[in-house]
Amino acid sequence: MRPSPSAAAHGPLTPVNGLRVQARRVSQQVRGAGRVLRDVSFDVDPGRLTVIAGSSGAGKTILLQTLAGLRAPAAGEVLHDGAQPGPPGPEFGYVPQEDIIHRELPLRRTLVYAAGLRMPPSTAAETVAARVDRVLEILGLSHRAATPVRALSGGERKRASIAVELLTRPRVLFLDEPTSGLDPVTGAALLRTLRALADDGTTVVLTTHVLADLLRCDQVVFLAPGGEVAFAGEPDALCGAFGAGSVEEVYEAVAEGVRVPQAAAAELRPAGPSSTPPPRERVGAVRQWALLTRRSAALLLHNRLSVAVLAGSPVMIVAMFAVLFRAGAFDRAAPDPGSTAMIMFWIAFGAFFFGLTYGLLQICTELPVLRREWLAGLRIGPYVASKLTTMLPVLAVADALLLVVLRALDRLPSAGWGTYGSLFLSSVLASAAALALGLLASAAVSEPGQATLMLPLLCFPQVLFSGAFVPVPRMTGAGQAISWAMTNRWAFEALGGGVGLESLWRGGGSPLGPPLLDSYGNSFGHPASRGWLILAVFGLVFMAVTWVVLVRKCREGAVRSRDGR
Ligand SMILES: Nc1ncnc2c1ncn2[C@@H]1O[C@H](COP(=O)(O)OP(=O)(O)OP(=O)(O)O)[C@@H](O)[C@H]1O
Repeated sequence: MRPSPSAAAHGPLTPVNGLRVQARRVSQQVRGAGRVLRDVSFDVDPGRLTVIAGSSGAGKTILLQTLAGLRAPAAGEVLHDGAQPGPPGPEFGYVPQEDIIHRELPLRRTLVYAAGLRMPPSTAAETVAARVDRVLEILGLSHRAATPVRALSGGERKRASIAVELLTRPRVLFLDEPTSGLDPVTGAALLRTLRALADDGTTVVLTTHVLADLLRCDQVVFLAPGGEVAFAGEPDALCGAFGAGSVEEVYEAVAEGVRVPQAAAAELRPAGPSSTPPPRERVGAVRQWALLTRRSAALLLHNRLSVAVLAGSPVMIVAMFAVLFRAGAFDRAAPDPGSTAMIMFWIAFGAFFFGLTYGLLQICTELPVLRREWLAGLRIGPYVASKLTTMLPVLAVADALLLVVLRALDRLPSAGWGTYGSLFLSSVLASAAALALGLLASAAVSEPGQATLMLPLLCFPQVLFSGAFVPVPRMTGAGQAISWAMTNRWAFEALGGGVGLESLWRGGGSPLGPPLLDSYGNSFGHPASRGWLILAVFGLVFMAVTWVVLVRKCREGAVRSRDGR
């Protein structure tokens, strides 16, 4: 028989001191929908299981987010332990409706990474492993530990999402429709698990459409259409309060406008501070960065599509070079100046393209996971840095292979380590700047489909304004100004300078060299180090803006403020 979630069967988790949540005359506005909550007041005592029910669109999710402190109320106030909601962290769990767990890795491994990001840094590896196994057992997922998350059923994935939050034993857990889509037996078992958590101290608040959930909690808050509270009290009193014979009839009565008068906000328990345990130890930035880098690398290797793109694009570009250009273009006695410029351009563009494509899908595909981990204490700085440290070595290998193969095919000149070191550094910095640009675009878009559309938008200007097809001195003033912002221009010039195009065109045995030099002007007359510096600055600026965009996205709508993230 398939195991189902059960806490009672396995004994309690470590007891915690639950959070007291209070809503005082809370109203809420949503842009495009107007007022969605009206004058909502009720208390959620520590260690109690509260269910928010009501018809579809009544405002349950908005109320849950407002109670969690993720949305500032338009009027009234929400209090956590008698004070304004503080910074989120491992004591705080929020499980939204959508899937917010990476799908590529096996479930157990996914949870081990999640635990590393949430549990105190001093936690021993065996303790982490034991906690993960315990949570898997509690949620009836032990038999699925080795299964990739993408292969779990919808209900199992929902439980896996909840499992992530149980790793740290939060003081409060907010869940948006955790039982929707589950069969009645699994749903009831999940509710028993939440009940056991509440019995051990955690304050649990969830929204639901499942009638049976209403009867299994300590408190029901029933929202009427328009977002006012139609009833708040014990489940046993629900039907009687409406003179109804069943919960279905309560829904009908509420839709017809029946309301059970509530205690006035002032009559509710005064909002005094309660005993708040000291904040738990947080995982440091360096440890977060190391963990995230390991996880990013593992996710990359488990995703067949990304492995195919990583390995396939350099191979494809080398093959195109071999077919497009003749060998010996750099032969000093009889060079082909036009081809040498184009070879330099396409190396620059290849490095740019690798970096951009690797970066574009990195963040937008996991934004919900990032938002949730930010709530659990993840810093954005280590997250962005981990993307760079995971991808840059791969890009460096691709760039090096490109140069080695082109040299072996005689598409590049016979030259010393100095020249090839310069070409390699120019390529890697071009890739790094493009990777940072890809990460920025990936952070800025709202879904992966938009990131794909960004690819041509970002590539076209980099080709047109690179100075390779229309040399910079031949461009209009506006064109020259735009070319300044193109990393590809600086990579092209650094590569051309590094390989010595100017001297080849001036002193080589081709009559086409000097006129070409006139067209390109001083493009290749600067040391390659100038291009490296500009590319590095571009990379740092793109990374910094990515950080700003992600911090804003994570804070979006949240009343909490976390400086330094
Ligand atoms: N981002 C948004 N933009 C515009 N309107 C919104 C947004 N989010 C929610 N709303 C509106 O606010 C109201 C309350 O939405 P909410 O999601 O809280 O309802 P709900 O009771 O949770 O519904 P359901 O049970 O269907 O999930 C609805 O009218 C909804 O259309």
